[in-house]
Amino acid sequence: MMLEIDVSHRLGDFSLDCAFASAERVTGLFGPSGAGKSTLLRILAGLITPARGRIVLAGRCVFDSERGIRIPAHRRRIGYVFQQARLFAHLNVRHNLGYGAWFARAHRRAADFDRVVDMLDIGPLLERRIAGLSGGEQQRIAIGRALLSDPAMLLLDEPLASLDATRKAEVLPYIERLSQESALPIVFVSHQLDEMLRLANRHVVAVSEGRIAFSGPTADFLARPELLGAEHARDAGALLRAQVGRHVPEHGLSVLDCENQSLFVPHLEQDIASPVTLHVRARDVMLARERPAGISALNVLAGHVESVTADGDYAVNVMLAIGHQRLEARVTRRSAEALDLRVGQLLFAVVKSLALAEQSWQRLAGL
Ligand SMILES: Nc1ncnc2c1ncn2[C@@H]1O[C@H](COP(=O)(O)OP(=O)(O)OP(=O)(O)O)[C@@H](O)[C@H]1O
Repeated sequence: MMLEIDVSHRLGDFSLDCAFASAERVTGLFGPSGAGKSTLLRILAGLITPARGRIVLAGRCVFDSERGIRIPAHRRRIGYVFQQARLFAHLNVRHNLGYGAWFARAHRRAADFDRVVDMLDIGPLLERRIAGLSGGEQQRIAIGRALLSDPAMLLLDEPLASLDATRKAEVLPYIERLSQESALPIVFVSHQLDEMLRLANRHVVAVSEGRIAFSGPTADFLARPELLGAEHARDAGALLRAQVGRHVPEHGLSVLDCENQSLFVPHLEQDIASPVTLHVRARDVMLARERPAGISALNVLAGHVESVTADGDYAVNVMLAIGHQRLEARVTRRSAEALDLRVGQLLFAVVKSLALAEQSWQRLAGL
């Protein structure tokens, strides 16, 4: 396990009672403001000692109240990035980064410095003063500093929350690169669904009022609107994993291979065979009993009905098995009756290309 936690703690009127385990390298902590996400991170980092419990980080037990194990924060080798960069304003970038490396005295290596500087593209900023940097640049330096402290685990507490949309788009690819290229276990906190799907696309833990409402595969999490909160409930649906099959530049399209079926999407930069993960909202999927012909939508996926669940008075959620993956459609009860749905039945799911594009899916590509 990368991460195992079972803790109880009380802070004033707020009580935290959380247990979950994640075997994935990147774990997302999702939940509304005040749910207890930051408190959980502080407990992981050793900044708060819980009243009871047990914590295992990257295979190492750092806290066990029954066995009297209590590894202090500075010996947990945690890299922590906060909402605000919290850099030393009187030092330049190089010295701010050096502070992280100094902290890791025994492990300091020039090669690490060059690798981190290169990965975060901060070479041109090294001699600049902190005050003159944009929020996005500062956050990249904060991430670099955390990495250079030679951490065994990286905790990212809403690292994009204080940035405007432009800055966010500037920093996100670096965090994405970090989550893909480094071998470091990462816990990423956010209350934004798009960030969560992009960075923690395998394991999500949903926190609600100091409790764990869900811990498991991101695809399962995304199928449960009640976990997504009012702001994101309409985005409930599926994550489909596909590969870039070919590009069709004359039409501005790329063709993806998903379970031996084709999906057409606006042109992607990725090379042939690159993995791509798509977020398909259940409300953007239509169902047909026969393969539709003569329609403008390009994307039709054949699948078998796995389950049919009533959702309120007028809607029905239909889960289709598409090869080894699942795609959910949310249709009206009237349509479901007209389709005479039965488990095991072959259906055709129509996903409008434009519906995919609307989901800012260049950003989702390459997950
Ligand atoms: N030292 C403290 N004393 C009393 N209550 C506290 C203390 N620290 C945090 N809390 C309360 O604990 C709850 C959880 O706070 P926490 O910061 O962990 O939430 P969060 O999910 O990280 O929220 P956000 O997304 O806004 O950062 C809040 O109700 C907060 O007011």
